[in-house]
Amino acid sequence: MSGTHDGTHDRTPPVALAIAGTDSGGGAGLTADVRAFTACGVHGAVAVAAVTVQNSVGVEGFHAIPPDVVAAQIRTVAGDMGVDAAKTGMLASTEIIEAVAAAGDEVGLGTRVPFVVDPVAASMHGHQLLADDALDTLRSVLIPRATLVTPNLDEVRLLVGVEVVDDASARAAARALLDLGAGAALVKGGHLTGSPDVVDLLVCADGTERAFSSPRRDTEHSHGGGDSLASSITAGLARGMALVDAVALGKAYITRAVDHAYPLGAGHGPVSSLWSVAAWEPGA
Ligand SMILES: Nc1ncnc2c1ncn2[C@@H]1O[C@H](COP(=O)(O)OP(=O)(O)OP(=O)(O)O)[C@@H](O)[C@H]1O
Ligand SMILES: Cc1ncc(COP(=O)(O)O)c(N)n1
Repeated sequence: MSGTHDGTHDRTPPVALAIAGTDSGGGAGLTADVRAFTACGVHGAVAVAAVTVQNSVGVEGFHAIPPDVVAAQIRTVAGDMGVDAAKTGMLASTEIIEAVAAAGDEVGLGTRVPFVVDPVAASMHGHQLLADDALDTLRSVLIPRATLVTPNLDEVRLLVGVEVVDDASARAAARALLDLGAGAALVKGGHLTGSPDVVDLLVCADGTERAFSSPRRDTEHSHGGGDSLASSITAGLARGMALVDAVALGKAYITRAVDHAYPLGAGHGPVSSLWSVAAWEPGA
């Protein structure tokens, strides 16, 4: 466990690091990541890779952070407080992915430190968040370093060219992701709207396979769902859980967060972690 205990404060929690983009609307990206970290009992640190101009309706544009600044954020956090697990989200460009891989190697992401790669390519509104030429870099540079990769079905299609329509094709997609060098793949079934249950299939390089199923909720409000799932899994890993247990924690977290999602703005509202916040009164 990271950090120190000086006897005057609560016990220092594990540290999880999110390397991703901001969402000015507070629904997805780093805001969702830090909410999930807090709700799952870990301290959230952030390396900002991009700033998006975004609300519930869509993404109007983004500014990518210089790659050396992204790398420096990773190094400075790891060098001081230590990192117990890390995850990536929106990384915007080839140059940022390469900088994250290089700084990640220095601090042990994917070797000593569990490393979850959420290969974010677009927002749920269909706005592109990753340069076209960066897909190859994601495939050849980042996924081979991943303890776990967590694509949705669009990202599966882009990364390995598999059209997921059922369990067999989800398994084939996961195996293709393992062939790229990931330690495990979680193929998320949120976009398979025909089925009454949402099934996320975990396949690990050691042969372990588990399907995580929950009833499909009929809601427009699932903004930030993918980020929240990957971050809650990362929190479990930071707490020292085995991968299968961390994914079970993540699935339990996202299921509650979807159940408590709320409308916000004119578009898609966010999944929510507010159920996890204790009622709190000033002076109490
Ligand atoms: N309608 C739903 N009801 C219940 N759970 C859902 C629903 N949609 C998604 N989920 C959960 O949310 C997680 C994210 O799934 P999804 O396949 O939508 O990924 P994503 O596209 O990356 O997410 P998003 O675009 O919403 O951020 C899944 O693991 C799934 O368990
Ligand atoms: C900064 C950032 N990161 C990730 C997403 C994907 O989330 P969603 O698919 O819910 O739009 C996003 N919209 N913005």
